[in-house]
Amino acid sequence: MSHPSVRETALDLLLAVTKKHAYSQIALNEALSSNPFSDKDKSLVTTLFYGVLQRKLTLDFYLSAFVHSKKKLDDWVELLLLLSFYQKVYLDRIPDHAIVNEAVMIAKKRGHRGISGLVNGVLRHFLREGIPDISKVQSERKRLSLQYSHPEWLIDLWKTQWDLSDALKIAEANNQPPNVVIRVNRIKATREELAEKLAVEGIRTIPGQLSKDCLIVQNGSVVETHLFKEGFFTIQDESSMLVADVVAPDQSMTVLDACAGPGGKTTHLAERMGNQGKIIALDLHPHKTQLIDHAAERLGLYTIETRALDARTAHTAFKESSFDRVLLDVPCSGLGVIRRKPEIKWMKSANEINGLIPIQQSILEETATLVKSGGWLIYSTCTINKDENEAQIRQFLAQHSEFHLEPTFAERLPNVLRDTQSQSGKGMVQLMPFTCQTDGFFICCLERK
Ligand SMILES: C[S@@+](CC[C@H](N)C(=O)[O-])C[C@H]1O[C@@H](n2cnc3c(N)ncnc32)[C@H](O)[C@@H]1O
Repeated sequence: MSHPSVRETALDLLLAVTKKHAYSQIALNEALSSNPFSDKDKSLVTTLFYGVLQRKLTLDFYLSAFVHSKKKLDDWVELLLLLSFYQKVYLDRIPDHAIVNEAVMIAKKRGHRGISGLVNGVLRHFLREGIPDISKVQSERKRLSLQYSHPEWLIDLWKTQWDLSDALKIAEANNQPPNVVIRVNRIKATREELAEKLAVEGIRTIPGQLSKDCLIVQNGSVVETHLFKEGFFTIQDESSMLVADVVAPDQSMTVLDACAGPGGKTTHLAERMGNQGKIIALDLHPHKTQLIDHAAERLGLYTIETRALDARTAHTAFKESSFDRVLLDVPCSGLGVIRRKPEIKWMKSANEINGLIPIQQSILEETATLVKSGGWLIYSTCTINKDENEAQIRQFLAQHSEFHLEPTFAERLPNVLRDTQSQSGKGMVQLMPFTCQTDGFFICCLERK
């Protein structure tokens, strides 16, 4: 059986994500592990797939200058053309003839003769005429949206909550490839020891600047190493590693992680607690609690008890004041992880995001009584939206005089973030994707008096 080429794989992935609502990361991992690509080809599949997803709005604009009606094109033909435009506009190593030949070959394989003729014609026309000029678009709102390949409502949201300059910096950062980042399992090795072990496998890393558990991977496929299978590390962005620093659990504590699946932060807390104390990890979905169990097993952690439960009913399952720490890493719009999941730009709507706010609010309300007096409630999201973050906390505090922003919060943050947190208000921090090359992330710590 012949295997699909790099471009066919990228095209299938684009179809799966844009037309069948597959998740980009999961679809890509599956495609890369089920085909025998070299490291170089894996990297090209990733670049093409993420590149087109990220720049889709800009590429759509370019394409519409060369076809009368995109609606008449089959989905795969339209995506094949976007894939080809992407190579010309954003990659400099692919010669024009290779762009056309590869696309025509795929079109011949998948469609009738007329289709390959159309693909050939459109691409040659585009190569002759050059890239259409976005600067001629009259409306500034539309022009910026096309230029940065973000929907208009999303740029509006950030512009209203911060300013235009920050909105564009966020959008620009979202179009960059994300770092591959791992968290050392301190139970098995120090960060330095892990870096040395990876180096023996030919994988170079550099230490992260924000978390002492973080290594940034420079080359190679870390999940395929035996070190991953043996639980020496977890794939996790550096911003979310800071949650464990904020929670700062000690070995005698009982911790509730109320929105825990797939367990990135739960397992980090268990590692930090050195397999002592107790962690109860909840998730609404049973398949997500299973993922936590699998991760704990791989990492050699045995203090985590998982339960499929709606956090909004947790107050009926546990006694009041039972936990030293309650972590609420709530479901959110994910606007901080667009670099890793560019489909968020095209799939989410302002309405859908607003629908999450009452859920987050009720998770906060219904778990707050579980925190002991003197204990901490930590609220986090991977989003950049004040309505889900700062405003959510302000509203909670206005109704709960028994809580206040935890005063030593800043001491647990890396120096570079201390100023940022004073801007959002003491006790909370908003990481932006353009400051430290991390995902956008929000963390807040409240103390029960
Ligand atoms: C942002 S993710 C958590 C990520 C996790 N903390 C980690 O670090 O791997 C939010 C999780 O909340 C879960 N969830 C959504 N609504 C929930 C609810 N009402 N109660 C409990 N979990 C919920 C989702 O299934 C999802 O796994």
